[in-house]
Amino acid sequence: MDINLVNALPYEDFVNIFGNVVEKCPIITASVWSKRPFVSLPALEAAISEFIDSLPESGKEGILRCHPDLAGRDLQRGTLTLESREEQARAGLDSLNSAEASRMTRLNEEYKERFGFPFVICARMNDKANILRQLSERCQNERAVERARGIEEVKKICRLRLQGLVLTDAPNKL
Ligand SMILES: NC(=O)NC1=NC(=O)NC1=O
Repeated sequence: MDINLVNALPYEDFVNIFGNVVEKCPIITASVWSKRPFVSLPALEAAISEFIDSLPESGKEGILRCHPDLAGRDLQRGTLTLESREEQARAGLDSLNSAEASRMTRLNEEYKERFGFPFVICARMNDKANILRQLSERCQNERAVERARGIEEVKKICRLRLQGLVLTDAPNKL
């Protein structure tokens, strides 16, 4: 699907296709629709990024809270979104051994306890060993640092999800 097709989409189709490029935050997609036509995919990505950057700290933390834990309850219960399930599986998070799983659970809880939002990382750009290492290291950061870092990761996840929808002939969800 090329950018001209994207620009021609009625609102409902636009949100149906792009509504989860930021996990469980269709409001972002609903908002940037009014910025069309987009000259390119990067321009659509930039509009999403600008919306996120314009949010107050509480809004940014809200976006982070919309993300499922890595190898968490949603993965165990099979209630992850399609995108998250694919991303987490690709990083090997659906095949942790018991020691890795309990370490991930403990560190995720410790992180959430400290910051009030979950640890977010772009799973497709990392493997399980690196994710565990980053989770352990980032637990030591300050809240403001982690809020910014988590939003950076959200933007990476969004970029990869957008590319998967626009650059390839990904079957439309229409
Ligand atoms: N907490 C998270 O980082 N979740 C996720 N990162 C991804 O790349 N996909 C997810 O579901």
